[in-house]
Amino acid sequence: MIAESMKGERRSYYIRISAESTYSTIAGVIAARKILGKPWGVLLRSRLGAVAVVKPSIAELMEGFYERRTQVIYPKDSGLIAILAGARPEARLLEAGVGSGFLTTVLAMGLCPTGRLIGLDVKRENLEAARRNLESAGLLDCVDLKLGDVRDPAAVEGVGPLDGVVLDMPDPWSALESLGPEVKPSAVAVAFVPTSTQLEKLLDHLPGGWMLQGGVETMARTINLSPGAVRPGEWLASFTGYIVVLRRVVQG
Ligand SMILES: C[S@@+](CC[C@H](N)C(=O)[O-])C[C@H]1O[C@@H](n2cnc3c(N)ncnc32)[C@H](O)[C@@H]1O
Repeated sequence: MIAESMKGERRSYYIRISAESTYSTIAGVIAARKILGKPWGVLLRSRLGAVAVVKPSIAELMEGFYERRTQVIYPKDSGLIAILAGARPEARLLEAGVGSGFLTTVLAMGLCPTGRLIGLDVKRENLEAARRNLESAGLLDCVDLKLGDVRDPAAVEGVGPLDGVVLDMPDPWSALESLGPEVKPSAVAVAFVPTSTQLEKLLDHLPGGWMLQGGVETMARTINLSPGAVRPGEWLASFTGYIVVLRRVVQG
């Protein structure tokens, strides 16, 4: 629900509706019985403003309803990673580790229905949570979730030829050697690392057949949209991690 108070303040609420409940919002209290049976998008007047009942977007599903078993990648980073990795309907990508499936979701949005994502993780329980999350978003069909260590050549043998790889794991440099033969020349590897120590290790341990292309970090800030007082908002997501782009290269 999106509530708007008479003062023009807005806030989103993520709710699973149950028949007898009431929900407190900045626009007053809304009873479930006023919502049930109404179509998505209905705007309801309340005592202190109005409430719109909207279907959650994929970003809102992740924010409000996904299970979190691990640190996750947020839309400010995952959207960019998906573009950099080339997540489009004709691509075949590999992702390690899948974790809670937040980044997997955004990659699948670009790949489905005709592309393919092979998602690897060493922890079965993380893969299971990711599977439930992807299923709730309707994005499981183009994703193969596999238990395995991406550093083990036997675990990745035959997954290629890959158009790109995405690495969100503690030691991405260790995955590049085993993945090399499965990745098409010129294809991209995108690594996300939250610390400078990991970034330096990635630079120091780059195996042959890979070339560093560049790195970027992202920041996102809300905008205060109050009438007469439009200005930068108080909420700022500053540093979350470094995004590093590498290319698969072959000797000429
Ligand atoms: C930070 S979490 C990934 C979060 C995920 N990107 C998301 O947005 O939900 C890191 C994951 O990497 C997995 N992992 C660690 N080492 C791995 C390896 N060698 N091969 C595959 N997965 C690995 C961990 O089990 C963990 O689930």
